Amino acid sequence: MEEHEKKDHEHPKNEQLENMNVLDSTQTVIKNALDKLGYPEEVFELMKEPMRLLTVRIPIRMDDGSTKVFTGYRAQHNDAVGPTKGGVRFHPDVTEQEVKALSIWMSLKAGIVDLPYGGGKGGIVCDPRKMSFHELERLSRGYVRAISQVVGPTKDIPAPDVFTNSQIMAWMLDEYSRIREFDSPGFITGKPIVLGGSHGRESATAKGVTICIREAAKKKGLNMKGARIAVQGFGNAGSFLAKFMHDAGAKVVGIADAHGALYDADGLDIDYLLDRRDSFGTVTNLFKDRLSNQELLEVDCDILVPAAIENQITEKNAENIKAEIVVEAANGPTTLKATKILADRGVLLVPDVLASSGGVTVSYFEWVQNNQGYYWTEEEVETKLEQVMVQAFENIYKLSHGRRIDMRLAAYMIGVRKMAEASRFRGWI
Ligand SMILES: NC(=O)C1=CN([C@@H]2O[C@H](COP(=O)(O)OP(=O)(O)OC[C@H]3O[C@@H](n4cnc5c(N)ncnc54)[C@H](O)[C@@H]3O)[C@@H](O)[C@H]2O)C=CC1
Ligand SMILES: O=C(O)CCC(=O)C(=O)O
Repeated sequence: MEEHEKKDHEHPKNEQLENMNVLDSTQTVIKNALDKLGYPEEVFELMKEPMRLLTVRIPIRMDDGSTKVFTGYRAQHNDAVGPTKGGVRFHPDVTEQEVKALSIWMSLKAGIVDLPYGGGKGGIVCDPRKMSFHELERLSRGYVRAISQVVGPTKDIPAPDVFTNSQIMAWMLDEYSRIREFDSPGFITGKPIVLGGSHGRESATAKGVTICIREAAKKKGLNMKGARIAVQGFGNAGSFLAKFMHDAGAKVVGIADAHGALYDADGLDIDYLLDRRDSFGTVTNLFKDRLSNQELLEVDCDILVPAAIENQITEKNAENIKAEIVVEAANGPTTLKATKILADRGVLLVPDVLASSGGVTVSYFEWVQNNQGYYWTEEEVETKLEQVMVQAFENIYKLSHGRRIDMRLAAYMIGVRKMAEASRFRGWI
């Protein structure tokens, strides 16, 4: 009895903790979206998990002569529409649940920007910041050898994500082409231009986010000139975004990386910070006067852009967010409870599956160029990206207003529809 009472006393405390499992959260919204669209339960059964998940163990010879075995994943959510597509993440916190959720988000993005793909995603549990250039090359090649049976230009097409870049894509392409014994540029996107990469891919995610910020600001009647913006994450997505905002006349008052945050109400010197940042998007460690990552989210600003990792805006800090517009450049930065708190407070939240879809859109352009063997100018890429993003934003905003639902649910409703229809035509459901 005493034992029981003790547990009961402890339990409510745990129950109060918000569920941070990104797979659970995305499944909840998918269920809601499918219910609103009137799809039967079996569609949810099909979509709630990836159709395929490969777990691999990759032995790598380290520079000191020892062998280390890394765990990697590749999840393929749904290939009813076409081959699966999505990035590969190198990060110590990669988990099976995270990779699964990331692959589902890729399916939704493909639906939102209307690409002929399903979603896929990969990850390796590792810390590339602590590995040498040659160890990283061996790991990248080892990963491709381990997953080569399930990927390919018409099966599943990887790309960059957190702590991976065009050099890693180049090693992966080279390894795949060696295995297949022919050059296969369409196997992977986010490549260096000289290996068949597309103009505009490196900055595409940030370009797409910039377009979403501009459209959201119009809806809120906010002038971009002088608008105050804070960006959490100073890597591929966050640093290009800070630069674009700065060049557009906005005032970037705060930036953050994994080590902390910098804040200046008069605006930071973005060009200087870009010059000093390292290849992993780290710069704040060079400064003594730092805020924490969490403090950055609550600074006085008009627009907040989480552009780093998951579960940053939660029920604990959502009430304290000062921004009137939150645009999710990162995948999964806001929990479901926080989404509701922000919506109730009238904050316009542009969800990840819309805001960050510029990256995969230009990856698609890269793949099309590889398949045609005919390459486009940067202007062509940008014009096409602009059209796609504006249309996607408008579709979701209209649905959200028309149905009086938040932008995340509206985005999921649009994101799941094509995949559900394609699965139905194929006779899967
Ligand atoms: N690179 C791309 O094309 C796309 C990226 N995304 C998403 O954008 C987000 C950022 O990705 P990238 O900029 O590509 O990665 P990146 O590797 O270029 O930069 C990551 C940034 O996040 C920071 N960071 C890492 N761990 C952190 C932690 N525990 N707390 C706070 N900050 C941390 C790093 O210091 C760095 O500034 C991710 O959620 C990614 O999935 C979404 C769509 C496409
Ligand atoms: O460019 C791509 O294919 C995938 C980008 C990605 O991983 C993402 O949008 O999260």
